[in-house]
Amino acid sequence: MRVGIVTFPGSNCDHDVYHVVKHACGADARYVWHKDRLPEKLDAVVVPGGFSYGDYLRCGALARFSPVMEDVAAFANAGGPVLGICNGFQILCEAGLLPGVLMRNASLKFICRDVTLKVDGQETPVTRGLVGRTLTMPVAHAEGNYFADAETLDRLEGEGRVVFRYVGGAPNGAARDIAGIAAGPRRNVVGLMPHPERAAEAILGRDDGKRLFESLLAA
Ligand SMILES: NC(=O)CC[C@H](N)C(=O)O
Repeated sequence: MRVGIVTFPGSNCDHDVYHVVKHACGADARYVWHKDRLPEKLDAVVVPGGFSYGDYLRCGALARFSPVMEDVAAFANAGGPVLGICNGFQILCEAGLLPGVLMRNASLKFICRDVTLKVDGQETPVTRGLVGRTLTMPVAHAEGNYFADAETLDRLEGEGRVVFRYVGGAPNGAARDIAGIAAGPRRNVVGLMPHPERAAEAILGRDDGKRLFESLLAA
């Protein structure tokens, strides 16, 4: 199992994802610089969190133009599993690989705290065997307020593509308490605002997030 981890100028969770994939899960991980092509024979792609291009003009709005995104789109459209975490979720929305947009938090403040998520909707490559469970992991973002028009939200819900919801209300104002969604021919493109890679080892306090990587790596 070989996972490509895309690094943009300003990514800061790429090393955490690398550590979890390689050392916590024992799979092959490699960084992919945003100006390079995706290597052949990748089994999954992770677009990690951070502050790509300093979050100018809007989180992910510049990163979507990076050369690697053409390959990420082709990989996704061919059914390859793609996981976008936080800034990665924002980038996938800006790139049109996921519907909707992440706006400034309703509080206009950066939020950094643990949240509880319900795994919802239909199974995806990162939620196999997890639907109906609750998982706890941190959020750390200024723009996690998920928005899409009512028709898009209804379609996402109707198709079982709302795959993570905040339990007890969204901390950021997200529509319908949405923390993560899926798209793609096999619901293979998944984005979520919380950080599973920051809750992936019991010795560091919690390993709920590791479940998502285990699912992805078994995909
Ligand atoms: N942790 C992150 O990936 C942060 C995402 C983005 N820079 C924000 O603040 O919303």
